[in-house]
Formats: sequence, structure tokens, C-alpha cells
Amino acid sequence: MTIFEGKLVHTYADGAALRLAGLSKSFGGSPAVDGIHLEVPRGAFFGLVGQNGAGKTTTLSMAVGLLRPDAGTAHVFGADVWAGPGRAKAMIGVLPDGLAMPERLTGREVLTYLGLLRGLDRDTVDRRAGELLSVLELDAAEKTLVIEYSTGMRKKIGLATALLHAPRLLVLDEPFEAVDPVSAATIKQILRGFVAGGGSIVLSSHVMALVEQLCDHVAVIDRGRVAAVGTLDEVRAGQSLEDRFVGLVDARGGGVKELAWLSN
Ligand SMILES: Nc1ncnc2c1ncn2[C@@H]1O[C@H](COP(=O)(O)OP(=O)(O)OP(=O)(O)O)[C@@H](O)[C@H]1O
Repeated sequence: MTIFEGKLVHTYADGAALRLAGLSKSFGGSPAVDGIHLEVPRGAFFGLVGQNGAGKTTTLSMAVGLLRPDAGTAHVFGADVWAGPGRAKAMIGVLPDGLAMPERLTGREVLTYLGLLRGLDRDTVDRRAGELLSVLELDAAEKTLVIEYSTGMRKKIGLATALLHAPRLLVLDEPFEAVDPVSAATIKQILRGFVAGGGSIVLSSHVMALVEQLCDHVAVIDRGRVAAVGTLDEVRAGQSLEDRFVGLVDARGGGVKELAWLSN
């Protein structure tokens, strides 16, 4: 047992940051996630990779309490995400896919609103919001409404909202999508610093080079199931992550022969 915010919190003996057991979800009778078991060790930088439609977003949404599973459980540092969401959610910072934001607020207002909702005091919110806007180079757009943000700016303000309450686990769905290289370098630095400071991260990405650069653990999701999981080196098995990934999901060269009419 450990104490969190003055309450006794059950923890597993090994203290996984995130533990998914038998998570499943079907849409219209078709399984999108089919009994996923995953364990993200405390302090891990964990990459989730998979083809389009493999089930990454569905898995992460169920893991953080945004989408109710048909079956299975998700625990964050031992706290059940679905049975007692308050405790689990206090420990998670989430960057969801296709982020829904209050569009008619400025970046700073979004941070202030969400920070106060998280129970932070006004001074802390103001200070952290200022620092996040500055580090993520959104300070020039401080007074711009979110509806006027570019896709990359939306990712960055989404990341700022995920970090604002200093969570212990970050769950980031495609955090680098549409983000320019300079901002990406800043975000990598922030994320590495977060892990170095004792935090744990799960992120999904299609960019294998990025996962190889950042992550120490990887899971390959294929058609709603875990095709491979382990440390980066275990999953790569002596190959590049991209070659290993393509081999695992058996997608190499699919369909290209069908486009012969493209040749001049
Ligand atoms: N709300 C929904 N209604 C119906 N089907 C859905 C819904 N959300 C996801 N799906 C289906 O579930 C499957 C998994 O989708 P999911 O978005 O989890 O994949 P993904 O791995 O995140 O894909 P991508 O890499 O393209 O983001 C897909 O077949 C998708 O069409």
C-alpha cells in the first residue's frame, strides 16, 4: 500500500505505472481491441506502435478513462481507472487523439480553466501556464483563440494541458504529429526530462525512428492485439524497429503492384 493525497491506495507489488488486463472494445460487432494485456513499468518511456486502425487510440482511450471498455481493466499505479477514476485520473496527464478543446478560449485561458478544474491554486496555475506557454513557444499566441490555432499549435497546447498538474504518468496519442522540427526537439527535451525526474510515459507514434530515439520499451499492436512487447532491444531483435515492425504486421509491399498505370 502507498499513501496518495492522504488516502491509502492499493499498489501492485511491482508497482507498474500502467497495467492493462484483457482490455477489449468492439464497434458494431467488429473487435477494435481484442483482449490487450500490457504493463508499463514505473519510470518507463513506452512506445505503442501499430498500423492505421490497429487499435492504439482505442487502447489508450480506455486506459485513461475516456472510452469505456467492453471488458478488462486498467490500473494506474494500482488505482483502477474505471472503478475509482478520481484517484487514477489525478495521476495521469493525457494528450488525446483529435483533441477536443474549448475553442473560444485563448491558450492561456484554456490552461487557467483546466488548471483550476484540476484543483491547482491560482498562483501555481498562472506560473506554470506562463512557463509552459513560453517553453512551447506559444507565448506569442497567448491571446489567440484556440479555434485559430494550427494543428501543431493545438498539439502543443494539448501537451501543456497534460503537463500542467505535474502528473506521474503521461499518456500521449501521437504527440509529434504536425509539430515542426524545432518544437519537436523542445518536446523531446521536456519528455526526456519528465522521465529523468521519475515520471513514466506511454506514447503512440507511427514514426519508428522517433520511438527508437526516445523509448526504452515498445509494444507493437496489430489488429487489436499485442504482436510484440518488451524492451526496445528485445522487440527490435537485432533489426531496425521499422524492419521488425513491417515483418511483424506482414505489410511489406502490399498493393503496390496494383498501380502499374502510374508508370509513364
Ligand atoms: N468510434 C468508433 N466507431 C466505430 N469504429 C471505430 C471507432 N473508433 C475506432 N474505430 C475502429 O476501431 C479500429 C481501431 O481504431 P483506432 O483509432 O484505435 O486505431 P489506431 O491504431 O489509433 O489508428 P491510427 O494509427 O490510424 O490512428 C479501426 O478499425 C477503427 O475504424
